[in-house]
Amino acid sequence: MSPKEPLPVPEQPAAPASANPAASGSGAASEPGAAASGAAASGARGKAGGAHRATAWPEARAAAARAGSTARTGREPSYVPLGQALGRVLAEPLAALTDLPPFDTSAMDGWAVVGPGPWAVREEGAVLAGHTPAVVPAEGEAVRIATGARVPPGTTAVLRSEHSRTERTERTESAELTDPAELTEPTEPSEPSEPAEATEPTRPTEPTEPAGLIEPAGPTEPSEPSEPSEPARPAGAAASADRPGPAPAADRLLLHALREVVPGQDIRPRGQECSAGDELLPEGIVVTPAVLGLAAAAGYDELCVRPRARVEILVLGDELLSTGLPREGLIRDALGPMLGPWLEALGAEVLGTRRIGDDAEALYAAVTGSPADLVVTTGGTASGPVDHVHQVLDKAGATLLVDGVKVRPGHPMLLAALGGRRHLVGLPGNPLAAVSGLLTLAEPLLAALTGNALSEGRSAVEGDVHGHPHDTRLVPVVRHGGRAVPLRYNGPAMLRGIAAADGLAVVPPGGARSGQELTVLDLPWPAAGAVPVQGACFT
Ligand SMILES: Nc1nc2c(c(=O)[nH]1)N[C@H]1C(S)=C(S)[C@@H](COP(=O)(O)OP(=O)(O)OC[C@H]3O[C@@H](n4cnc5c(N)ncnc54)[C@H](O)[C@@H]3O)O[C@H]1N2
Ligand code: MOO
Repeated sequence: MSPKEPLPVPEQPAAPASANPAASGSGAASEPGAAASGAAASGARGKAGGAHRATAWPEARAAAARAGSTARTGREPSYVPLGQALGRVLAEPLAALTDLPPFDTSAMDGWAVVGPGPWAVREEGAVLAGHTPAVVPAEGEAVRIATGARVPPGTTAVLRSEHSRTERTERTESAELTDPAELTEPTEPSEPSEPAEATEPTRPTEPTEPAGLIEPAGPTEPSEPSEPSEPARPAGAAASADRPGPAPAADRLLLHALREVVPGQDIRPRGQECSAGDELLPEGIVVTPAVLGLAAAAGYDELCVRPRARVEILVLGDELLSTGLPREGLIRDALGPMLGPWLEALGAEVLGTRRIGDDAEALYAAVTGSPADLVVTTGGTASGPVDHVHQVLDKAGATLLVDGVKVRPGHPMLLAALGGRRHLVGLPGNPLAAVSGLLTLAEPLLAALTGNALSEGRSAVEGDVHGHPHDTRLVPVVRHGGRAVPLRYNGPAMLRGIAAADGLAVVPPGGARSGQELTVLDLPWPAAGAVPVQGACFT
């Protein structure tokens, strides 16, 4: 570091008007949720993380959540196009704007049939997805239909192409032609479809006549299993496997079923998934890619979402490099590249990440001039010669809500109200300590501000975990075999453990025994998939 002249620090504890949450008329936000520690006055601070005022870890999180709830008041939802809604939180329930499906739909490529077979094929057209049915078959007739097409009125079932056989007929009596066993070769095994239809192995049917206007029925590939949830619809007259039907007209195509045909089969009836007005999802759900798809299917162009928290990141420290290898006492900035994406993964809108150095004046200007709901600083929280965060907050008239937390790593972390519903979280400079501060203070604040739920679970821990005698420990873990396995390289200055982790285990003061259930704070992304290496490393 190259120390710069710090701002003048008051000799005496700062006047209550600027530093004490109990003060009135200070211009600083008055927070009902001041930390249980008594929200130490910034001007009266002693050593960083001094035990006399550090807040217990659970209470620090609760204080951060209260700060977020307070700041949430008056924030109005807005409508955004679907393409901008990913990661946002629904501000109102997602109610279907249409029936789904919006019309009776064919679930398979095949034939729309009316009544029992065999059926005379209407060869003048096919019913295609996206088109109004041009051919409406009558009783005893069939027409080709594509998956997703609107079924013609009166259709009693859809017969899959692989479950059908066609033949070109002469003028003759239908009874002579209606036994498929006499006319059809045993077919290749196909994939099982509906349970009742899976017993007979079949293979694609050869046409009995040279190709006519219509493609011969029958698949070139095994069929997929049918959707077991497609209910048969008791509509119209029951269709069945081949039975004597109407006498086919001369030189017409006759369609036979190779399986029993159940009324309503492979028709997705209108409203099967939902009716217009049904609540598909409640308010407060995070918009995922699947939610976007559902919203589009249900007729939405825009979604009503809660406002995102706007965050600005200020990275302190003259010793930091943005590129290249560490040299001459300088190290790479590990927090600038990490925190923006991390906060975005938590749903925040990151206005920017700025390098401030160890310049108290620049820090004061950045903090007081920031338009963000939450300013996140890194470094400078302790009592070193260039650790300016406390004095800048004091000068800015901020109210310290949490000033040090009984947690390792990260105990110098802090939370301050800047006024005007704005807050600042000061993360310690050691990189894993900064992660600890992010999950302890920033995440609960942001969750409460935007109405998101915190993501955490419980897992039995694999092996004994060393604890701090008085403070909570946060230990990177990976879930493996149903257990939380602590990772090595979990020292305050290390990111090697957390980079392979999928959570941080909350180890109570005194430590944890193997098999003990611990709270695990989830990281906002899937596990990195690294092989866990058990063991500890304290540095
Ligand atoms: N007298 C005391 N000294 C310290 C205490 C204490 O209780 N009494 N606590 C220690 C602990 S624990 C921590 S954590 C740090 C917190 O210090 P600061 O928040 O003031 O952070 P800095 O001094 O600026 O930096 C600490 C450390 O982290 C490195 N750093 C900073 N920023 C970055 C970054 N963006 N990327 C990578 N590394 C970074 C910095 O170079 C230092 O090595 O205070 C202890 N001291
Ligand atoms: O609290 Mo410090 O976080 O041990 O590095």
